[in-house]
Amino acid sequence: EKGSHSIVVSGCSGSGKTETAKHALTFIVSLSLGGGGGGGEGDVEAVGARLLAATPLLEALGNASTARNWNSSRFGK
Ligand SMILES: Nc1ncnc2c1ncn2[C@@H]1O[C@H](COP(=O)(O)OP(=O)(O)OP(=O)(O)O)[C@@H](O)[C@H]1O
Repeated sequence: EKGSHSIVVSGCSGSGKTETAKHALTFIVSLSLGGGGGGGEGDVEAVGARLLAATPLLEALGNASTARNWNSSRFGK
């Protein structure tokens, strides 16, 4: 329906929020590829790939190893 939507991923440290967000992003990109709207499929795939590719850089700058999670996000997304 082309309305704005939000997905709230909630849980304690180490519960899998970041990994879930990556799965959700991959799923949304796959939906977009099948949706037939907007730009070409190559454009959607490229945006999805870029968003996922930015993750290691953001994690390098904003993550830390903690007792609950060796790769804990210490910043908001
Ligand atoms: N779907 C999954 N499959 C396999 N392993 C997973 C999955 N989700 C999480 N994990 C494991 O749990 C660890 C912690 O997950 P993640 O970093 O997503 O937690 P988080 O909730 O984002 O934590 P934090 O709040 O500390 O940032 C991952 O490094 C991985 O080892």
